[in-house]
Amino acid sequence: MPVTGHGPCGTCAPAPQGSSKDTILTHSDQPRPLQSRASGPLTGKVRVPGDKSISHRALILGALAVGETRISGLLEGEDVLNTAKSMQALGATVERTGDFAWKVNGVGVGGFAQPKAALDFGNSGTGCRLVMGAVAGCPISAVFDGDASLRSRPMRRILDPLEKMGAKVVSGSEGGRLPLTLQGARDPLPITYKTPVASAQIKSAVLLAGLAAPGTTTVIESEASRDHTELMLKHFGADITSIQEGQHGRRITLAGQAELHGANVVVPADPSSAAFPVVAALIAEGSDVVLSDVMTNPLRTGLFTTLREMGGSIEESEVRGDAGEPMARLRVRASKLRGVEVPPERAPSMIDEYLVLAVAASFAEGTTIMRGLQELRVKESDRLEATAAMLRVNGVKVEVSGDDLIVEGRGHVPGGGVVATHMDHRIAMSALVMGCASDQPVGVDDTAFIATSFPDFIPMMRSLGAEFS
Ligand SMILES: O=C(O)C1=C[C@@H](OP(=O)(O)O)[C@@H](O)[C@H](O)C1
Ligand SMILES: C=C(OP(=O)(O)O)C(=O)O
Repeated sequence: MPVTGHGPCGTCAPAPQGSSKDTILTHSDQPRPLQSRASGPLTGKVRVPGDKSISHRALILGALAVGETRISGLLEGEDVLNTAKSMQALGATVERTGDFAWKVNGVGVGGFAQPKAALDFGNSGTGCRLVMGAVAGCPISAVFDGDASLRSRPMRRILDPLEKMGAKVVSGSEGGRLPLTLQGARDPLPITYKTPVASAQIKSAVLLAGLAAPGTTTVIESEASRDHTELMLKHFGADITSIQEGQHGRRITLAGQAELHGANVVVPADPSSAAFPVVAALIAEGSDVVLSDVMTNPLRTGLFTTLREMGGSIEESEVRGDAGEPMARLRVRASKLRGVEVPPERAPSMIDEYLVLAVAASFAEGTTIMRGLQELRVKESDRLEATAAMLRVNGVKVEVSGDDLIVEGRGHVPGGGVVATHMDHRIAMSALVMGCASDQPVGVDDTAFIATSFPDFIPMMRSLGAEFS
């Protein structure tokens, strides 16, 4: 079976430019609103879908490898399906062989073919930016595009290092925004690049371009970001090392003109998706929920560390690992939470989890201060403002101070608001989690974007006892 699946490519409403704040941006014909109300305890055992970061990388490295890659547990969400389609458009053979089981036959490093049509990454920053890196090392040009949310996100941070490596932006919108045409380098140059912000997407784009360059490509980060690309490159046979740099940073060195060999990848459950049932279980009195195979890579578990500091009961067992990625079973029990201060250096390890942490903080007693959140402003939406708005409309006292988010927890949340999701899956899921324990129901204006990262979120939460209607 070739790459199939619903996906934003064909189903997106035309991307509105400069959309008004009052317009609901959705990729379905009609927005799909939903309401969440307190249901009593959540109980049961679930496995959330495969990790999104690892799923993208498995498809991309599979496409750049020689031979066959078998992936099990792939996240079949729209973001990842768009990456699968782009790998196929670039010449790899990508097939779904069963539930969450995929097979990729790659073209080899530097071997991508000129795609016949624009590559549409829908809502996905990761897919778009990593594939830009992979294309930059090939002598082809490709048009990169996405939905209104992705079109508003900064791409200069990726294009700057790729241009230093010899790639060129042939045509594009102002400020390096999508849509743009990237011409890859015939003879890519290895570089040493210090990332301006802690971003695994920037780091990965440079490393993927560096695969095709002669000599050594080095990336220096002053704050370590998730290291899935490094771990998976090693698993596919690349010569790559990562050493500590300064107090929190890393220096990653990759030997270029690498030959990657197809490999088997088992995708663990996504901790960023697990975050939603975890927080729901902590705040809904009497809950007791078990999540299996959750990835526990320390560069992804800042949320669990923080929730434990707040008094959350999250027990880890059955710890094991695959291809360098550890995973564990988590048992989460409802807990009385207290406010804490989250240090800025923890941000890269929980960058996608602040929205749902803000929900937990709203149910805590006391103030939670989350510092250093500037990167939240350039995600699927401005998550700093959108998170504050989600809390405010539900009666929680919250302040955005510079790049910090300050939540005044009062042990309960009034609720009663309708949350604007701004084409952002994590806002929709966070708001629905809030409603699992708030005094009055919480509504969201559109749940369509949940399908980008967690297609079964609604039925899975219902299976635990959540009342969504
Ligand atoms: O590399 C990745 O898989 C990701 C990196 C992060 O983005 P940044 O690199 O912009 O921090 C994160 O927010 C995103 O959801 C996934
Ligand atoms: C930021 C996210 O993803 P991306 O950057 O891939 O759109 C996310 O999933 O929260």
